[in-house]
Amino acid sequence: MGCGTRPICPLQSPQDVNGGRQRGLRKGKSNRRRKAPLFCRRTMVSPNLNRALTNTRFSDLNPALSDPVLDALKEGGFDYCTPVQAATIPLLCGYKDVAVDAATGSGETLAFVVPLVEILRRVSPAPKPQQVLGIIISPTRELSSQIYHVAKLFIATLSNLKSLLLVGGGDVKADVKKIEEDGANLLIGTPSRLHDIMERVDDLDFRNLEVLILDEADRLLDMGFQKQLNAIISRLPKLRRTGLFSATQTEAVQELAKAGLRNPVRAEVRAEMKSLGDLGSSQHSASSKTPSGLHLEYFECEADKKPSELVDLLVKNKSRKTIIYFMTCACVDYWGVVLPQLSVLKGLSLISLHGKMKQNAREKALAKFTSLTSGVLLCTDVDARGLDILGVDYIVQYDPPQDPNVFIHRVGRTARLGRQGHGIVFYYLREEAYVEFLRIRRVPLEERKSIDDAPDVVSQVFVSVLKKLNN
Ligand SMILES: Nc1ncnc2c1ncn2[C@@H]1O[C@H](COP(=O)(O)OP(=O)(O)OP(=O)(O)O)[C@@H](O)[C@H]1O
Repeated sequence: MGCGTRPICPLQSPQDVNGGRQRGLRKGKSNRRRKAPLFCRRTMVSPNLNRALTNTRFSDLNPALSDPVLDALKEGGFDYCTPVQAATIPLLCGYKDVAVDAATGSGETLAFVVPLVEILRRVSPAPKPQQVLGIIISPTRELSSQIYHVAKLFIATLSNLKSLLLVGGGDVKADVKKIEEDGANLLIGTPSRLHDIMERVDDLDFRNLEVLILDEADRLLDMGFQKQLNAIISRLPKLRRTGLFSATQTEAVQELAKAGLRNPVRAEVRAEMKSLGDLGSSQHSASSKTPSGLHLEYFECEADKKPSELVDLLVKNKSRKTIIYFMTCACVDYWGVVLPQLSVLKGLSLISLHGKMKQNAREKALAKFTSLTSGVLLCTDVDARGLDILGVDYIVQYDPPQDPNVFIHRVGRTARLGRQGHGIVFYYLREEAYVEFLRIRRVPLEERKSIDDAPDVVSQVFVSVLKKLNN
């Protein structure tokens, strides 16, 4: 990528966590119980969580953050920076482009929202309604919406600045009308809708754009948005700051960094890897692609036993908040019909989510799952990346993904920011190479020895499918 790598600040030690002051607790008005936004969880800081934080307070950063941004951080319950925040915020605020490679759940959203807002605070005079000063691009509607909700707290510190969420699923003409009537200075959205809007609204003026953020850059490229990204970037001034965030580095991401960033500083943040006895020494690496609080297992299973093993797993983990990943939307629909009919799963909340559902059904499903303390989300990779869902503690990959990067993003929905979490991937006999492949990619897995004899539910599954077909 042709850029220097920035050393990342040391993590806060457990002594710091438990000693004297209890760090990170909200004081004064920020102790008020706030209505939790859809995707964002605010909790008291636990020692576990604290291990994911550095000793650097937001108020210690150099260049210094403005008082309103510091107040907003306090209000949100954020006192100490995560490593990626401590590394990235000063760089962006100090007029550097950054290419960030960080483990999932490490706090990347604030790592770009805070400097972006800080930079926009410095803009004077106030922008005209159609002058776009900042753009945040992310691959999915859900992720853009989540970023928009997180950013709101900070955008509120900017008077006279309009922000707009631009994602598919709604009427594009309504977005156009909104821009024409109210203006839009900060755009947060998916590449297709952003590009569409840029084509439709001639009056939007990008000449003074200050910051471009590309979040989940690898996913943006995997999903085939290269063309839209190129078209968007070609409309933007070269003298801007760009932040590129990606939990996995691919050649395509590096190409994008070359094309879109100017002399970027590269910030890499990795979790320390747990030592696993059975890891071959050649694969043993000092850092892992996955969070350190994540316990990952693989489970070798014959094809005809897989449904029974899945049901058994769900029965045994009824009190957990679980996400199950399937290969296709049709698989989600199938299991979304079958599982609720099994008597052993009675009382368990089972929610389906995939990309072929209507937008409002997607939003409802996600909001419902977010609000639960235990339950199961059946989904495809529409939810593999970026989403910060309240309290997920178990990730089941019923269908393993081909791409190890997808694996990393899926399991990243749990064990976020120093918390604990579990993941299991099912695979068929003679697929051991898959596990080896993941280990080489710095994903540590342990074998789960055959769970006792799972009761056979296959016949019940057939009955429930037939029942459904006959209705
Ligand atoms: N400095 C902080 N102090 C306390 N909590 C934080 C801090 N920064 C982020 N968090 C919380 O950590 C969680 C993960 O943050 P975020 O969603 O930004 O991670 P991410 O790196 O973008 O993850 P992914 O790679 O999966 O997209 C969120 O619930 C967020 O509110």
